[in-house]
Amino acid sequence: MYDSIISVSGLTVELGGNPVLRDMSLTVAAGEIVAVVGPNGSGKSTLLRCLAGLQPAASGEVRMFGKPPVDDGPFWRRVALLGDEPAWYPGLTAREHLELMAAVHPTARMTVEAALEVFSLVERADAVPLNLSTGQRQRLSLAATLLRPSTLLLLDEPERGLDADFRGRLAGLLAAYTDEGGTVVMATHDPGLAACARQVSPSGVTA
Ligand SMILES: Nc1ncnc2c1ncn2[C@@H]1O[C@H](COP(=O)(O)OP(=O)(O)OP(=O)(O)O)[C@@H](O)[C@H]1O
Repeated sequence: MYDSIISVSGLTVELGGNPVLRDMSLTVAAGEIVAVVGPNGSGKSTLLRCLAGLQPAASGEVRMFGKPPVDDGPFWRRVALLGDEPAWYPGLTAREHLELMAAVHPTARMTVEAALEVFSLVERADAVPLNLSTGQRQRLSLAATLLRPSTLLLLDEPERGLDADFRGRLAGLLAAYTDEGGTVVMATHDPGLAACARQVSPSGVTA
């Protein structure tokens, strides 16, 4: 068993020969919402990539669910990642993207129609992602991420492109996710989202 969902100690990451994270420590308990905040280039996305097992460390330790993150089925069944470059299937509509997600995950957290409703995509459900606005595409990414079952959400700037109204609703959706027992770690520049979370900086200092 493990005490914390996430346990990071002494994490140091170098990119292109430059230190990006230095001796960072972080623990996250089940049910928490943690906001990683800091200026552009401070290492927020790098930290999320380390947690997802996508970025190797120069030194230090990352433990997810009690062991180092590994790129395998059991890990990704627990972890839902919203990165900064979502991929779309050419020719599939917004609804079809969600249907695909629901087909792969029979125990989806909500139906496709409910997701379209919650993420205000009903009127654009039959559009392909490239014909959606930036904010609508982000809502589709979030819908796909939150539709599938998971226990940990790793979100990189989930507020990207969203209007003020939907940013407020997103805070409620994340709170509902943790009410179900989930845990959230997000990199964000949105003060409202950060205010609903425990704030840490990539240097590991509580903001
Ligand atoms: N592949 C790379 N090679 C070298 N340096 C990189 C590479 N990727 C990122 N960096 C640098 O690492 C630093 C941290 O980047 P990162 O994307 O983690 O920052 P961030 O806090 O998420 O920034 P933002 O708020 O702009 O999204 C930046 O200075 C960036 O330029």
